[in-house]
Amino acid sequence: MVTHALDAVDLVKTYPAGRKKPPLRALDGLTFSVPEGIVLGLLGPNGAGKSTTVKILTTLSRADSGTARVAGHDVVREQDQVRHAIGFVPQKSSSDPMATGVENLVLSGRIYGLSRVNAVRRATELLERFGLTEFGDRQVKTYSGGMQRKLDVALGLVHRPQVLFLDEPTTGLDPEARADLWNEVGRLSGDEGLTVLLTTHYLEEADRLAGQLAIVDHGKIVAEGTPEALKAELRGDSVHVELVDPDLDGTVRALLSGLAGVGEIVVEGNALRARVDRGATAVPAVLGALEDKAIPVTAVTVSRPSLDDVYLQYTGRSFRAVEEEAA
Ligand SMILES: Nc1ncnc2c1ncn2[C@@H]1O[C@H](COP(=O)(O)OP(=O)(O)OP(=O)(O)O)[C@@H](O)[C@H]1O
Repeated sequence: MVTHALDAVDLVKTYPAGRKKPPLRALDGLTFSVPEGIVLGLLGPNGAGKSTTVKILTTLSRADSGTARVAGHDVVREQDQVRHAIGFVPQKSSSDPMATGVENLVLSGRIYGLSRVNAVRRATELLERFGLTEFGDRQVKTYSGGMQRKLDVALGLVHRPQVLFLDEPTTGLDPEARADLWNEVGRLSGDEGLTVLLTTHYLEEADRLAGQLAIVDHGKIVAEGTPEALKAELRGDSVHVELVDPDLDGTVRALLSGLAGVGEIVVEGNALRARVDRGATAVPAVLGALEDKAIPVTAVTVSRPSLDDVYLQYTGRSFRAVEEEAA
């Protein structure tokens, strides 16, 4: 039998939306489960309900209805057990910038009830684990963004939790530091068997890290599976057309939607994306139609469906477009 490290069943959470307005339904019957040792990527645009879900699972907030278990413990009735079983790395760093890496880790260990000797031992172990040993005695304010993030993750692991929550862990990191952290998270679940719940806005991050993916939209899980399985479920290809003149997007949309085998079309600035039955036959047809109307294009490319196409399929909206709207 598969043991689930996380189980959320029919979670509903509403927030007051102001006078005379109906309450805002942040979670609307959210259900998912995660087997032990897996990285679950909770992917969704701003306001989808990711942070609310994390708050409920980490006992920081209570659902209006529904149930959730973390490491086998009920998040309402067994809060203390849940808190000991989890590590939580919030979006905003919880380390003290004026203290050194070692001091931060030792303090955290002491808060979790470790003796001074054990807290120092654990701090040394974690600094080594994250390649921070030589920086352990430096104040955290002197760390790079990537080093601070690694220390944050180390702080979440001091008490050897079974489940680690990472709330948008790589936001604001440069590509190199992001790739470095991805490797660390991969090792945590792969070599050390930790279950990780990761929330992210980044499709690439979800694709790269998540063994299992849950796409959240309007407080519900709209699709669940491995990134590969979700992409494989979509038949056909994705054709991308980059226009020279963004004002012609309406004309191009009408033109393409008249072609056989061309499905949903999404416009993002001067780029159009269409799902097609077969890329090999659609590209010449698309280029021919554009040439007939003398519409200049910068590029036409064809690719296998991406997670953005998966998102579009299940929500009717492009993930990137939704993100831009919210920005
Ligand atoms: N304390 C609160 N009071 C009122 N509304 C809230 C509160 N917290 C969240 N919301 C609303 O609930 C919805 C879900 O928010 P939530 O923060 O869970 O989304 P999210 O997917 O984590 O978004 P983000 O990626 O921006 O963090 C949003 O519409 C948000 O405005």
